[in-house]
Amino acid sequence: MKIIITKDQTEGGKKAFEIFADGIKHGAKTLGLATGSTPITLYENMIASDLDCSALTSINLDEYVGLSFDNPQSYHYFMQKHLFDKKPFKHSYVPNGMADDIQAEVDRYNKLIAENPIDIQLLGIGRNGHIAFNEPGTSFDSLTHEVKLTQNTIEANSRFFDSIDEVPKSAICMGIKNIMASKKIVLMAFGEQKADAIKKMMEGPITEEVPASILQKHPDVTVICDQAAASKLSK
Ligand SMILES: N[C@@H]1[C@@H](O)[C@H](O)[C@@H](COP(=O)(O)O)O[C@@H]1O
Repeated sequence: MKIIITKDQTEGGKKAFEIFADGIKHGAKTLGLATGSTPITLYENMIASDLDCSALTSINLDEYVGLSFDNPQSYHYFMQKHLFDKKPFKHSYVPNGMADDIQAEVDRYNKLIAENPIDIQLLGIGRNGHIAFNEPGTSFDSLTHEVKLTQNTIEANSRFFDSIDEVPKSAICMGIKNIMASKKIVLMAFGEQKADAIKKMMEGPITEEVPASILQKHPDVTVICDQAAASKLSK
């Protein structure tokens, strides 16, 4: 795994943008995108640039079950607001958390990923080492699935909601096998609350108890983090 340590999230966003822009220049057609506070500086750089995304496809990692597209806490809404309204793609896919038949939606999403292999996958990381919503204990062989969120994640994400009771209890999420199939992965992490997860991901054993640790086996991963997130690394 390659690591780039930046001064702060602003500089991290610039570095991530350089990697995405270079990948697109060299033929990347499908981007795997992520939500959360972490990727916002990357999206700001994309919007401010003259990067043309109109021929590209984007596939998002996950979506809460039960939140409509116009709910400000939904990942559909987040992506529209932080990227797609200002930088439209040819096709942008986010799981439909309002689907009547969740299993049919899961199957549709897996087919979509198979038909559009992801060239560059963007990831954040949860404090417990989750990637997307793949919580500790998720099989490394998982494909897109419905996930029951852990109390840890519900609490961490409650900062975006008026109250913790409003945080959905489950999500539709790309599986670890889908993520590992992408050609290139860029994982961003900022702040000391991510330091334990970054250490376990990079230096700990590869275990389903730390979903991000599987990235040690991927041939092309770049981790972009600030000093605080990197502070527990021994090397
Ligand atoms: N499903 C998302 C993840 O994709 C994200 O990486 C994580 C960290 O969020 P943040 O970037 O706000 O710290 O939160 C959520 O659980």
